[in-house]
Amino acid sequence: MTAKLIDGKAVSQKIKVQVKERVEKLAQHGIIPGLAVVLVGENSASLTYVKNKKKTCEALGMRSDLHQFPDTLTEQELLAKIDQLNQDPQIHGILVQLPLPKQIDEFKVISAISPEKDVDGFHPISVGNMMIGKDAFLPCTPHGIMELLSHYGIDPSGKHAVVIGRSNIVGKPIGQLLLQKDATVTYCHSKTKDLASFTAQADILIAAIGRAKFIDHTFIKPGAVIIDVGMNRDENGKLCGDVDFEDVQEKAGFVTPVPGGVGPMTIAMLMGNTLESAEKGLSKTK
Ligand SMILES: Nc1nc(=O)c2c([nH]1)NC[C@@H]1CN(c3ccc(C(=O)N[C@@H](CCC(=O)O)C(=O)O)cc3)C=[N+]21
Repeated sequence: MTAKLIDGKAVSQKIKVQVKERVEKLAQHGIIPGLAVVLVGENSASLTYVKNKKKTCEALGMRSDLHQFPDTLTEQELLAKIDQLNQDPQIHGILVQLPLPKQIDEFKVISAISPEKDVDGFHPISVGNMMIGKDAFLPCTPHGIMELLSHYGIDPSGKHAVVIGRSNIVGKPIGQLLLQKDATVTYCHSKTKDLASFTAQADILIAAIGRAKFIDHTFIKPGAVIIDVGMNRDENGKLCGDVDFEDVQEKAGFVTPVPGGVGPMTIAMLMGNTLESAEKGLSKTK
């Protein structure tokens, strides 16, 4: 048996077609969803992602403004910029690309974004509402993963989901979203003893570790659903995940590739959140 591919690229395309149709409907009311992306300092990776977001926005008929600053930007200057974007009626979503330079407190910056424009879903109010199952912008990568599971008819209910990694933007929220779909959730992390004894129980394994090809067939049980959130570079500098994609093929039931799995879904869900924010703005004016 070889693992079925979870094709994030194809699913993200489907989502983007739906977004585009809804953007066209909004345009009839004179509203163009606007996403402001703030980039402080620049490394090639963040520039790629930011350009990716801008290109996708414009392909869907949305507006994307890039605000780029040197890495010497002060926290006060960034907070002032966010305040200005919060007030701008043309801007429906604000994304401040992480990580930020060390002189800037990330929590302060994220908390300064108006929750109505928090299309990353990182704001404490978004996180709090997500935790208690209330309406909120969901963080894009976890939300994209849930969309992939649903698209492939993988119902988390009653399944044992094992999450490796406990970051605020992926590990912690994806566990909560799986719990809300009645999975039994185990969180593993760098201090977990005998990691394989947990991952080998996983019906659904979420790898968000940050170590290239760390998860091979010895860590998983036959038929497991493997979701690879990793974004690493292998020995040849090629983008690869936390999972050894080739090595798990014979044993896994489903597996996402890197690239072409969770990454494109992150972008698609960001577009959806920005559109939703603009639609909420319309319903408020009605
Ligand atoms: N406030 C904030 N929000 C973010 O959502 C955010 C961030 N900061 N900082 C950086 C990370 C990274 N990130 C990615 C999004 C898409 C791909 C993506 O599309 N990856 C493609 C490959 C792209 C390539 O070729 O490099 C794929 O996996 O198929 C990757 C990474 C969002 N991030």
